[in-house]
Amino acid sequence: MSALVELAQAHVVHKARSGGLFTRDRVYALTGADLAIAPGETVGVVGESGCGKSTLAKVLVGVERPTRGTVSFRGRDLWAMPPAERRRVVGGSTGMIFQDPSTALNRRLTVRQILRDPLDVHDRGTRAQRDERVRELMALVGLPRALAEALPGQLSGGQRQRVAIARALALDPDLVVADEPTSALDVSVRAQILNLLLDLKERLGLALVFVSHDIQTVRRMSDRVITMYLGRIVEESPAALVTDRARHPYTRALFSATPGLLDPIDPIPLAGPVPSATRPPSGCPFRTRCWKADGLCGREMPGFSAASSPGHRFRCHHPVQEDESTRDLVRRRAPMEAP
Ligand SMILES: Nc1ncnc2c1ncn2[C@@H]1O[C@H](COP(=O)(O)OP(=O)(O)OP(=O)(O)O)[C@@H](O)[C@H]1O
Repeated sequence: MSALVELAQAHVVHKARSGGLFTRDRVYALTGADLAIAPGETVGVVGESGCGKSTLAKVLVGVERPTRGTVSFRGRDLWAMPPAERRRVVGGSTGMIFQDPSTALNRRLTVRQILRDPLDVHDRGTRAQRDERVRELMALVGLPRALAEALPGQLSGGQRQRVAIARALALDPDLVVADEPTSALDVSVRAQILNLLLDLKERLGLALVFVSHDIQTVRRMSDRVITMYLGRIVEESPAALVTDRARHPYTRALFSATPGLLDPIDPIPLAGPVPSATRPPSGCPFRTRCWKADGLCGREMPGFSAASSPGHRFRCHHPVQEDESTRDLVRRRAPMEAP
């Protein structure tokens, strides 16, 4: 099936925030990302804070322009399009849901105005059709009609996130990216919002990219899981295999440390903190914390290798064996030595 959105060697480099106005320091937020999202699939993105998950998400929906590399929508290079066309393509085919609906929604607009806005900007239908679409969107996300004239401040957190989801769906997108969509919500409403997203995805045939720190939820929601480390995609795995059959040592370590997935085991300990994204290590970025690293890892970033299952690939010179469970790995692993 042809890709809905495809990244080819996408890089995002920022000027470092911490280094002052004239700093030459650069943050390598995304490095050499190759990724294709197929229509209707759910792709989860995991990795520690600062590894580039949000940057990847923003590049996928055309909100952030890569410093280098291409983003193609249905085979067409997004950033080679004239700006008006790009806005039409991005606005009409993608939607984004952010972490905190209280800051993502304009506090001065009513729910009806918030949902009308994208329809007005993209000139969709007549006035009557737009009003009807607003009613339809509210019903789709389970918001009572009576809330149409409410301001975001008068809604609960869960209701606000429903408004944000409805807004993301207003133009009938093919792809929705949800960046930590439940982390600002009360635990009691998280499941409702996740179920709503899954239900909408099924009913509308959406492709969904789901970014979260909550690894259990990512695995449950996704068809495929992307692991990121220091700006790089280091593994892509079918969700069913990621917990205990991942090939990249980092994916194994991440999942071993997630309570409730592989209990009872001791998490695989990693040496030291994540290095700075301003000065990523040479070769494989994970090598400074990896118990398998050797000289080759310091010299060369490994390319992607295919695992035996379709859709499973990883970037590692010394991958974990496919038939080695994480429990066995923890038992047999040589004692960790600090690099
Ligand atoms: N506009 C910016 N200017 C400078 N640095 C930035 C900018 N945006 C992101 N970064 C840096 O780029 C790196 C990747 O950031 P990103 O937000 O994509 O990570 P993340 O994995 O989503 O993190 P988190 O899980 O904490 O949200 C981080 O080091 C971050 O500090």
